[in-house]
Amino acid sequence: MKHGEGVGPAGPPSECNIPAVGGDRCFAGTVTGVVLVGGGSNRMGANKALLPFGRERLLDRVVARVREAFPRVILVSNDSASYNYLGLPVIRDIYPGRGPLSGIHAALSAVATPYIFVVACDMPFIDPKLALYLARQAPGYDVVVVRDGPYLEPLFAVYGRGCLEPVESILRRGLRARVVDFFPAVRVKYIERGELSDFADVDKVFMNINTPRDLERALQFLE
Ligand SMILES: Nc1nc2c(ncn2[C@@H]2O[C@H](COP(=O)(O)OP(=O)(O)OP(=O)(O)O)[C@@H](O)[C@H]2O)c(=O)[nH]1
Repeated sequence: MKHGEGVGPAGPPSECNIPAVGGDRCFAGTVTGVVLVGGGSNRMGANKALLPFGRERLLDRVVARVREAFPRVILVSNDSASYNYLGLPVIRDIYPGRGPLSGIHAALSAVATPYIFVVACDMPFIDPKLALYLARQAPGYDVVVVRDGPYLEPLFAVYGRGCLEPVESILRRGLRARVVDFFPAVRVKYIERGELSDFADVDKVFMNINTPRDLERALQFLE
């Protein structure tokens, strides 16, 4: 798929006959689920997306959960051949080698929906209901992100089209930037982590896997 070509129609699907998650599948049609798979997995020493996690691969598990929330899902990676087996659109970074912000930029450039829900491929316990909950807060904001004191969860967050220009302006400057670096330039809705206790175990939900030790620990939480 070429960049800027669009992924799916711009608005909600005209017929909402897809089984509901939390009763708002039509709303979910305004959001494209985006799984970032463009990292180097250097700390893991092997492509972490394709590592076995229980009975499935880590990536397959994350994709299945994002699909429960949003009807359209894409991957962002510079190695489409490794992920074609999923049958999902795989788009490439426009600014390769710049980290997750580059993946967010590529996704915002490619989709036609007003919002994207972005998740890292290394978060095996994400909760589709929580993803939808964040997405529902998006109207009127450019970013919806969970905050825990000074810590943010930018790789389980919602981004609107208004992010594209500020993100692009950072990437054009040529440095590898943190995802949160453009937040001062946009309207950010912070969701306090403490308010999420209605959802599954929040400690588990945001767990991510970087090293073989992280993998070992996460597998202990697998039910
Ligand atoms: N599209 C895209 N995704 C990226 C890029 N860098 C990291 N990611 C993704 O962002 C998420 C978090 O990545 P990290 O764990 O910080 O980085 P990583 O490169 O995968 O791992 P390390 O090499 O160990 O730092 C993962 O889903 C990565 O696949 C990138 O340059 N482009």
